[in-house]
Amino acid sequence: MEVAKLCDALVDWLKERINEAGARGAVFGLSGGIDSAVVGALCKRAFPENCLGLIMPCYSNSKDEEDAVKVAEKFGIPHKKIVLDGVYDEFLNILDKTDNRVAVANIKPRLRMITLYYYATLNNYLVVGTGNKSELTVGYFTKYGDGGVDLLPLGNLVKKQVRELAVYLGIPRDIIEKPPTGGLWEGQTDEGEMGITYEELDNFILTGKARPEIAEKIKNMNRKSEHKRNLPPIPAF
Ligand SMILES: Nc1ncnc2c1ncn2[C@@H]1O[C@H](COP(=O)(O)OP(=O)(O)OC[C@H]2O[C@@H]([n+]3cccc(C(=O)O)c3)[C@H](O)[C@@H]2O)[C@@H](O)[C@H]1O
Ligand SMILES: Nc1ncnc2c1ncn2[C@@H]1O[C@H](COP(=O)(O)OP(=O)(O)OP(=O)(O)O)[C@@H](O)[C@H]1O
Repeated sequence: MEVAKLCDALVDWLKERINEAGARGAVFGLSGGIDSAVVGALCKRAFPENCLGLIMPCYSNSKDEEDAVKVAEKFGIPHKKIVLDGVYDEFLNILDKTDNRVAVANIKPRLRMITLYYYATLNNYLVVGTGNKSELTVGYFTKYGDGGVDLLPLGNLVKKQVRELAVYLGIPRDIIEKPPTGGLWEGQTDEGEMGITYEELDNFILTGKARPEIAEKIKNMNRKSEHKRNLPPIPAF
């Protein structure tokens, strides 16, 4: 679909889903990255008065926070900053110590999920997630963390299509061009951790073509993350 039409269709889709839920608007996390900038700009178009971007640093990079504010100000998105460092520390203090980096890092998106649902309930908003088809395909998100949301407007778009939409929406160039990172630990990048590039992943999703070892890797990640895209299994008896 042509990008202007896609943008209008996504804005309509958000309005329809939120209205049919009997809700008044949208709340979302603004990280300073491209995906949440696009979601913020779409939600602002759908619900100009009733949208809320939460900036939730949790030992996050200060440049990302500046970028999140820059997006909120550029698009006139009502926003609020909630610092999660203290609650994250307190939480780690009451848990058994571990050197399992992923177990610890996943606490951050899960604290953000709790915060988003708090403001969703206060305002009668839905939580709008930022996951795209590339991340969803390989399960590159935290279950019930950034995956714990009500709507996924970018869920049928690969990363490359999100970039096209970002250019159309006027997201600042430097935000579009930043290397994607979950920001869960120092030096983390999506491509480094996944071991595949978005270009390879997007091409495989769109055309089914990739070098055999890449295709195998993507299929394997997709199989292993099936549980993240489904509701919990329930016995049939
Ligand atoms: N077959 C199965 N059936 C049902 N449940 C199953 C399961 N296998 C695991 N599980 C459950 O799932 C858990 C593992 O899933 P999860 O807790 O999500 O953990 P996991 O997938 O290991 O970690 C999340 C990954 O997403 C990345 N991430 C997170 C947040 C944002 C971004 C980003 O850049 O946007 C990336 C993060 O860096 C990490 O690589 C297991 O502990 C278990 O409880
Ligand atoms: N510091 C933060 N403040 C607010 N929300 C955040 C923050 N970090 C992550 N999020 C939320 O979690 C989502 C997943 O974030 P993550 O940083 O892991 O990477 P991403 O999928 O590349 O998204 P983005 O391009 O928006 O950064 C973000 O899009 C945002 O909605």
